[in-house]
Amino acid sequence: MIAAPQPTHAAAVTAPNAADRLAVALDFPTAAQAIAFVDSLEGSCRWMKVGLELYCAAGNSLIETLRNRGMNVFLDLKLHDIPNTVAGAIRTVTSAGASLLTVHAAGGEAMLRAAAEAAAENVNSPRLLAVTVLTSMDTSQLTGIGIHDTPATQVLRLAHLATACGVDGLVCSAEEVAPIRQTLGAIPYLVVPGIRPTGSPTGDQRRIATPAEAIQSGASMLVVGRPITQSQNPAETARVILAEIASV
Ligand SMILES: O=c1ccn([C@@H]2O[C@H](COP(=O)(O)O)[C@@H](O)[C@H]2O)c(=O)[nH]1
Repeated sequence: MIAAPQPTHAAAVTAPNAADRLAVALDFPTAAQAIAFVDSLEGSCRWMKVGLELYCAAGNSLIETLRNRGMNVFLDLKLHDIPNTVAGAIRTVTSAGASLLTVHAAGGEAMLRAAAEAAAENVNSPRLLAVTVLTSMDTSQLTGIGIHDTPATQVLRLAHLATACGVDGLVCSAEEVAPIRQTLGAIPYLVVPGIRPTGSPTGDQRRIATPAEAIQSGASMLVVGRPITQSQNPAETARVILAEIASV
């Protein structure tokens, strides 16, 4: 079988097309379920996010399979460990073919610098995104882990730290996009999960926005999981979300 042409990193990450601003979260327990779901999207989406659940089950071979189907892969491992271990993990996953990879900004300056340096060693490394405050967390949950600030304050603190350490972008909620843009400008690539089209169940997410609200706020890319994966008609739901993104 001839593999589909693969987009370059730069083209994949900067293109303004609606399909390049939506990553579908493939939160499935097996590769077979994930691939069947991708096929059910009927080519409507170009970015697939592989998280811990699926990566633990399927590993790098799934990334290759998705790439062979013409998909860009966002590997959302949220690495958070000592600097040496995170740098090693980044070197190991570089060959997998993902275009985006996440680390936790809360890992701190030394970890973030080690991660950015490891990613810079190879032109084929994924672009590095730092997760600020999980969109499932609100002020009371931050208090519970000893952070006596609002999510917005903590996100901005971590956004400044992570960009100073050389990451390519950040993961935050739609609520923090405008404040980040005001202080850090247009350059950081801002990826926003916690997206809920009007009427979708919130589930465990706490800092949510509709696709249009998130794009209007200045998000570069949205992550949508359950509103699409649990839809009766995933391809149609994805097309409606893409139309909402394109309408802004
Ligand atoms: O702060 C974060 C960082 C990552 N995520 C991931 O995005 C998707 C969201 O899925 P939904 O089903 O649309 O809630 C999921 O894979 C998370 O691991 C996040 O939600 N928040």
